[in-house]
Amino acid sequence: MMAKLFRAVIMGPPGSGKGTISERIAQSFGLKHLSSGDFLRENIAANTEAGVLAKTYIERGLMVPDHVMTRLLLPRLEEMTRHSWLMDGFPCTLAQAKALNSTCDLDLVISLNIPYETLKDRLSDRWIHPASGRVYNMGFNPPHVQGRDDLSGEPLIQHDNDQPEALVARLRHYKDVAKPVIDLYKSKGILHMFSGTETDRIWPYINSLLSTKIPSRPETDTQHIPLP
Ligand SMILES: Nc1nc2c(ncn2[C@@H]2O[C@H](COP(=O)(O)OP(=O)(O)OP(=O)(O)O)[C@@H](O)[C@H]2O)c(=O)[nH]1
Ligand SMILES: Nc1ccn([C@@H]2O[C@H](COP(=O)(O)O)[C@@H](O)[C@H]2O)c(=O)n1
Repeated sequence: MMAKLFRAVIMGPPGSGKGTISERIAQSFGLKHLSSGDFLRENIAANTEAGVLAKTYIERGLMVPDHVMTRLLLPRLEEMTRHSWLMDGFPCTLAQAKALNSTCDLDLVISLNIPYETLKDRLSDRWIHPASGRVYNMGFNPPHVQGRDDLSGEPLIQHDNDQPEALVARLRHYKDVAKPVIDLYKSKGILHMFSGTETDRIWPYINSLLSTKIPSRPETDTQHIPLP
């Protein structure tokens, strides 16, 4: 018999560890990690209509408008009828949350609450492999060879909008738009907030919460299934 499918969202400001924790959840519980940032980058690389539009915002360090995000992501989620998933970075506005709500019922929302100083330190030290989206931090998870991706050996880059000047505006914007989303999920009784400065200390709490919600790893979700 097929296990019940599980749908979750992870929210948090830039640098709060959504991607890092999502990877751990995906590995431990067999949920498929869906990253809105990766979807955007794939669409930009493929020069889709939405990708071309999204690029003009991302290049300026701005949030992509709701109608572009929903047009891009909802059809992908609708296709995921057979898989349990964890969505990272979407929804991040109330309009996106309402649109998601009309597509599926979420089981759980994780919200990460990390102090500003910690975010600033992490992001100024974040290095990315643009082709794969693999993320490093020079202190927390450094690459084997400095400045090079572990798997491909290709050069790592830093994003301008990870630097402190751009970060202040990004965090202020996140606070404003995320509050009504957090309130919505709180009112539905599915919000779980985790605060702290270290992913390794937050992770055991998330792990034990999910262990109570996803008792066994669904057989069909243990393999890596590429998106259509
Ligand atoms: N020092 C330190 N770095 C961490 C910790 N957890 C994650 N990181 C690093 O912090 C950076 C941000 O983590 P991500 O997982 O990319 O955060 P995110 O919330 O997905 O960020 P966005 O993609 O900008 O929304 C990365 O360089 C991680 O390697 C931690 O506990 N300590
Ligand atoms: N709901 C979202 C999610 C992301 N963006 C834009 O994409 C950029 C990269 O996202 P990461 O999660 O990989 O950091 C981000 O800086 C935003 O410009 C968005 O607009 N809306």
